Amino acid sequence: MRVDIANALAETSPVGVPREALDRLDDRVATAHETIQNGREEDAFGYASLNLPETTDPDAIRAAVAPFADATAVLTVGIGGSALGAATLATALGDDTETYFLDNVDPAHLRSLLDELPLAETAVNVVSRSGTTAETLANFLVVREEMAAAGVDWTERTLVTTGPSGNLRDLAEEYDLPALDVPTGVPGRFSALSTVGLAVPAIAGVDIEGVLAGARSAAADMTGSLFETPAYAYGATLFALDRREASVAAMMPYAESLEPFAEWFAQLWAESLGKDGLGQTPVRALGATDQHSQLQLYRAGPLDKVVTLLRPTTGPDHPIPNADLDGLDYLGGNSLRELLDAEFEATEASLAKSGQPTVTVEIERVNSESLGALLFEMEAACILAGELYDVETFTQPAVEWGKERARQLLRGESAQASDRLVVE
Ligand SMILES: O=P(O)(O)OC[C@H]1O[C@](O)(CO)[C@@H](O)[C@@H]1O
Repeated sequence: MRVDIANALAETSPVGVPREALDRLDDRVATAHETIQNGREEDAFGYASLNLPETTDPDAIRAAVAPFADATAVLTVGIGGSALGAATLATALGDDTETYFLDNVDPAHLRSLLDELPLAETAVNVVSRSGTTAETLANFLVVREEMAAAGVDWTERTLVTTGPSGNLRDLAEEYDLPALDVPTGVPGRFSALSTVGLAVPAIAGVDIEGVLAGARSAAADMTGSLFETPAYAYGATLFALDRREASVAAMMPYAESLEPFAEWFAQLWAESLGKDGLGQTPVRALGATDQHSQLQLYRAGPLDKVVTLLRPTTGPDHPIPNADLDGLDYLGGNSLRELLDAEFEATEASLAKSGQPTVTVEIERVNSESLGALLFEMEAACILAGELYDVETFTQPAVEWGKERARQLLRGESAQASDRLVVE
């Protein structure tokens, strides 16, 4: 990725980072880089994520998904990191295989999805690192029952991706289901470049070898300086801006196919850095669409944000027909990509003019190599930011309380009723 941080500096924004502060921060980046490299060498928990471009075996993934090559639809049953990486790659790069991601427990949605799915030609990838996530297991129990009721042998159409133990591993062993192992030492949100994120894209015709190759080339270019390593420029700049009130990090890709990437980024940034009262609130936006919904706030609201404008610099295009309508002469003869690029550059300039910090991220095009590199670099950016915040980047202890409360409620164990102030 190519990262431009000029509009995040104090020269452009009243809440921007002074250049000398960035120079000082680069000393800390060098130290953090050492920690990260040592963590990679030791394959330490979390840091091992950055070794996936080398350690993930695409042949093993292809062998595991081979029985599902005839699938016309693929249903991923998984949530959070067990769905978002695969959704990012399959949505942006997949062929005409229909890919569906069941990452919520909404009965109405599940009903309409099951009514739509050609169950006999559907491959199901049930994914859970812990193997115990309630939403994933509940959804899978419903899906398998639905397949059985339709006379489809679900054991012939299910691939499991999970850890060494847990309900899902037990199920895989009991029914002798094909199973892929989640990589050890890799938290879910950092597992896009592993069995977790690559199995479904492999079924959907994605060049997973190209994805890993792109990530490897990004890994090879990392040095201990933010002025040389795009990932570190991104992570350090967002950290430095958060120190200056930019507590909201909006991710705004200018490509429909990259919308799931913004969702993936939101989990990565929130769940990794939201600790000890720290962390930036990620916001998912889409360019040019959200220019017509969010931009008013981004321009005229509080200077509490950094907006990442992300675009592929090349890609498919379509001419805009000439229209003999007054005032539309500026459209005819141009193309949709030229319009999108103009919108991108105009938004970048308009935010700079209003003093709202932005970072511009460009990839050459939406293809396997570029997306593999982008995922890897955003993970490295997040890990660096975690070092600078000095937080536990790779755990997410705060999510457990709610899970336990939900289990208590389902078991009928009376929960402490909280006082309410209901108006209806
Ligand atoms: O893969 P699992 O264990 O089902 O977890 C799914 C997601 O839930 C979380 O544990 C949060 O509850 C995420 O960290 C993870 O990506």
